Amino acid sequence: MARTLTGVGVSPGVGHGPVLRLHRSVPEPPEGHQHSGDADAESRRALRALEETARDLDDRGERAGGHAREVLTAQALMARDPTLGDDVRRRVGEGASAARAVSEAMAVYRGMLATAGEYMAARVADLDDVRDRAVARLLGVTVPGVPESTNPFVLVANDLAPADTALLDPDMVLGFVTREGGPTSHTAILARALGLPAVVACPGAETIPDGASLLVDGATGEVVRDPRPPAVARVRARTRERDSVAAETTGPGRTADGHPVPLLANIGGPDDLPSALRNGAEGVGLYRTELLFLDRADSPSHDEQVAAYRAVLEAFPGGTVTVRTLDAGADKPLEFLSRPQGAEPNPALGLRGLRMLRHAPGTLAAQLRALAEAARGTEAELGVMAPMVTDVADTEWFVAAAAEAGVSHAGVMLEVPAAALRARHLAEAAEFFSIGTNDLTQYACAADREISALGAFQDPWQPGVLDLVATAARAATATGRPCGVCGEAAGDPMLSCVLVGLGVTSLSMGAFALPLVRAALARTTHDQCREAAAAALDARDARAAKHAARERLPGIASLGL
Ligand SMILES: C=C(OP(=O)(O)O)C(=O)O
Ligand SMILES: [Mg+2]
Repeated sequence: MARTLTGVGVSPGVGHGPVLRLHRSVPEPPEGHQHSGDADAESRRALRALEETARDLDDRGERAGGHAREVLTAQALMARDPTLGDDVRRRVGEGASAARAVSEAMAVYRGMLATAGEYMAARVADLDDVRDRAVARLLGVTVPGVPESTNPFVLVANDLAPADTALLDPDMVLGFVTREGGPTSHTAILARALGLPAVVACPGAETIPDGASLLVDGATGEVVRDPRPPAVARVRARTRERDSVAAETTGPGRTADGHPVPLLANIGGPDDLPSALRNGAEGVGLYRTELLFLDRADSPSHDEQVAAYRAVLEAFPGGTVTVRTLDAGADKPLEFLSRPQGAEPNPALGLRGLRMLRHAPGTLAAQLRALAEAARGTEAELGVMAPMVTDVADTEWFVAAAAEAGVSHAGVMLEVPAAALRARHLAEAAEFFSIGTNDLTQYACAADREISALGAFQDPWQPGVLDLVATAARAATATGRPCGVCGEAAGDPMLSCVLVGLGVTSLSMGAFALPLVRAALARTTHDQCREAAAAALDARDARAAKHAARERLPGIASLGL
């Protein structure tokens, strides 16, 4: 009998076929596993396995290219980390076998990552994969990976490492489902890049056996086990219809009655431009610049920064490009930013975003100067915005720093509830706002973005979050400031209509989400958006808010959503 599981759809499209599970069957070397006596030889063996693992990851990166190469190179760096190497040597010196030493040293590293905030915690799967690959080499068992098959299949896994995702053959893999993972994990990002239907954070995925027939809808997050043929046909028809309707809607974002809503792309660097342009982005609403700074010992040079920013500005002549200054912190640590001593027990509430930059004003000034130079001579309008702004003092400080560096168009992200509530005062200094619904939801509901057990609270449909968006948008309207949304909420077609109804003036999202949002707006009048927004605000919980909005957005139904 058909059974439906629900996860988070992170890459749209439908896949249907037999399941092949990814088995990570590398045995853990038992506690107390000792080597036979030659510690030097055993250390060399351990370090050789780590180096071979790193080389294999480098090779995979070369073959996969693009963003996958960056991810796999970062994994190779983990395997080559000198601190890890020293720890392994020490453990072997105390008698542990090479396999046991690697496993134990990785466990220490893992513990540090898991508690070091959202960005680093999301790298735990990457690290586990490095450990399994190295330990498998040392034990002489098969290195884990995607199973070989001559027939197309739906891949089901607890979690997928980037090394696996990067090399998935889109002709063989019909889609994938994972028990763990989130929309911001590398795996989700790579799935979108490969165009594979994908659902992550799907409780129950661990119960799906090899060989089961599975239907995966990467847009709705629905996973149906043993679906009957009419159900498969229905979902396929719905997807075809949705894709063709979305493809028919082109041009700048606007509601059915012509109210303009610029549709912008969220990017991490110039590599994301082809997809943004292909999907009709009118500009960039969020350029996450920290990707340029991650995994390196020094800040990128002035020239390197100018080149990365200019490439993006030149892609949008006449459009706007909003660049977020470095969003670093304990969750995304940068080696060259000095940090006060002592770990932060709650990094999401710590020294991150603008707070970190206020401790490193030179880094911010250098970035702003590079941005000012990058914009010179291009036809795009550059805007800069600061992450994690809390109050008027933060806002004034940032806007002054931007002006000093020669950037006149400066705004702030609204992702701290206090800032959203006081937007009318922040508007005295900020020229524009961009609501980061990912963090705003995390902080409004006091629910860490990375803890999947808190999923129900991490929902931007929570009326408490919608209240904050409404307050901020009202303040922006009253003070004549544009107010966009650049969190994941902007890419949800139904919620995008609600956001417009709340007074949001532009929407910025992962490029893959642009066609459906464009189509949803084009089928909805501005009044319907307002009615849906009012109904959602009136609802008592997230589920009711969604239901109430859907009832007032008939155009969405024609998209099969
Ligand atoms: C867009 C946002 O920023 P990030 O996801 O990079 O924290 C947000 O918080 O909504
Ligand atoms: Mg944020």
